[in-house]
Amino acid sequence: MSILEQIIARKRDEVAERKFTATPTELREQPLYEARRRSMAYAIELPGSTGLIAEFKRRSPSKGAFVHELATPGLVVKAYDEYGAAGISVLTDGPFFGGSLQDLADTRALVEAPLLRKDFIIDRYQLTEARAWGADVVLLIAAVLSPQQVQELAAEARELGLEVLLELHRESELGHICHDVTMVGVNNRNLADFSVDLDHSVRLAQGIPAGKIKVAESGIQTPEDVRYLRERGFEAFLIGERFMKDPDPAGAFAAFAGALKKETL
Ligand SMILES: O=P(O)(O)OC[C@@H](O)[C@@H](O)c1c[nH]c2ccccc12
Repeated sequence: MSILEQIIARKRDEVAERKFTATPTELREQPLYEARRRSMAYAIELPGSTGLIAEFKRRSPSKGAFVHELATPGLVVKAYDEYGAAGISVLTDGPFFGGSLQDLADTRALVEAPLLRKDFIIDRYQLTEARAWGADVVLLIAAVLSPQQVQELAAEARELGLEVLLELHRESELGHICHDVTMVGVNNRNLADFSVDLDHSVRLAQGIPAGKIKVAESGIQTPEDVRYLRERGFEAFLIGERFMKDPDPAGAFAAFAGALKKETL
């Protein structure tokens, strides 16, 4: 079984269990369910936006635990917000990434930026959950969903007031793009061997229809990488490891964003 298949198998069990712990009706009674939503698409397109979507993650299947495996969002996400992230991504998967929905809600309480719930969404229940725990955007991964599932989940997300970032890995997934998807991400990380290739984004981006915001995901290490991708049509850049592997993620983000702003002046 590939790592993605393992994650999804586990996720199915987890979702089935969660439905018993909190029914959709109970989720709708959580205070954050009615909170105001922010648009990440809008934040990305604001003139002068860094386009950076900075990620809080404790560990990953490819890299193991980061320095701050035990960190709380408080140590990291305020700097993401303060130094100009257009959005913040919070890993909420527990078994493989060490995250939780509590991390999402904690982040919501600390920052103004739009928040992405980064998880493996396979069921509409998880969309209700995303809203109840403070997300503005959800990730849908084409590799684990049929085009019809993407369409249904994206429509449901929109009805819940959530934006959708659709993640692609391969050209054959371009057909998953649909009306209710506002942002399309290309993952530079090959899921079979975890190798990273920025030009993978560049090649695939050519097939993304105009009108969708193009997001480059994974393996971005330097402000130069961002500039390279920006010149090739990307407006947003999802970056996690670069900051989370640093002993000082907040400082690393501040320096990165500062260097980027200087370049664009
Ligand atoms: O840490 P990186 O290489 O900067 O990558 C961030 C993000 O793209 C990566 O965490 C990611 C992209 N798609 C995902 C899907 C699920 C979990 C994680 C991810």
